[in-house]
Amino acid sequence: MSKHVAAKRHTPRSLAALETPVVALTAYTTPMAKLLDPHCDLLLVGDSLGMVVYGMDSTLGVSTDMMIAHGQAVVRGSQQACVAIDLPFGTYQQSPQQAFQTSAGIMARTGAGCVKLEGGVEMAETIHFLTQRGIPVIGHIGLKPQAVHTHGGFRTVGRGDEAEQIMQDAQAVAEAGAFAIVIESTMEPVARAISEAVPVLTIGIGASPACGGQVLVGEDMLGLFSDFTPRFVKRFGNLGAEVDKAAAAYAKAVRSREFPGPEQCVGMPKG
Ligand SMILES: Nc1nc(=O)c2c([nH]1)NC[C@@H]1CN(c3ccc(C(=O)N[C@@H](CCC(=O)O)C(=O)O)cc3)CN21
Ligand SMILES: CC(C)C(=O)C(=O)O
Ligand SMILES: [Mg+2]
Repeated sequence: MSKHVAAKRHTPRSLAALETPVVALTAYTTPMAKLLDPHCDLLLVGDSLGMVVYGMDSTLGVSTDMMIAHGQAVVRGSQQACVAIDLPFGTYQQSPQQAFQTSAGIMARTGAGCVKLEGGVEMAETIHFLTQRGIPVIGHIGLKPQAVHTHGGFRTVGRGDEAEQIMQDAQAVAEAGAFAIVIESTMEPVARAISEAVPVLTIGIGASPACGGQVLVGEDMLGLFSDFTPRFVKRFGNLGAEVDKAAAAYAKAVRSREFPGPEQCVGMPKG
């Protein structure tokens, strides 16, 4: 076989079998997916897109149609990463049947490999229902942004009594059949203990280096988002500053009539 044949796309099964930590980033668009895909095992179309792409102040206003449109864009732009899509707020919590309908629509219309949903013990029955019916599921525990109003803000969880609750959430989600669990904004020892105790892949964001993988919002990692910066974000680039520089150079060139130059014009008499 030619060595130029595209690598096969990661699946939930192949992710769980990786020997090295799972590399995950969010992506929302085709061009960003094309750039990130070669480096990632998992691309997550996160409902954080409501805040990052649409300027909302929480993820609660994100719709299934938005997730499908951006999910299609990311599947088109990727070749080898597994693509996961977040179930939006209000589209899965009511019943296992509601969750199945939403998930099946998202999977069928995007070609994504799995869905992710927020919740612990209370979502175990739903996770079981989905995984028994052909839908691979990633759980999401710790800070659950869709529960921002019950958390009382985007804050680190897992102090004191909360630690035991989050451990129980992890156990319940794993037993229900999730192949992976995102652990967000927890005290480090909690995420470490879960990663050691629970037999499924853990993917941390503000959690622990002991997790089986790590995820960040792509725009946070690239320095393209600055409305807020959680402590768990590390900027591996400063693309916001690059965009500012390029836009300033373009504006200057237009205002001075340096752009467009002869090279950008068709049939302009040479001066
Ligand atoms: N761009 C972006 N990055 C994210 O990681 C992200 C989103 N958007 N939108 C959805 C949720 C919201 N998230 C957030 C948002 C803010 C904090 C934050 O500001 N945390 C503070 C306070 C911690 C505390 O009080 O305990 C911090 O310093 O980390 C954390 C997670 C994570 N998710
Ligand atoms: C940050 C990740 C885990 C997420 O759920 C999102 O981007 O919506
Ligand atoms: Mg999310």
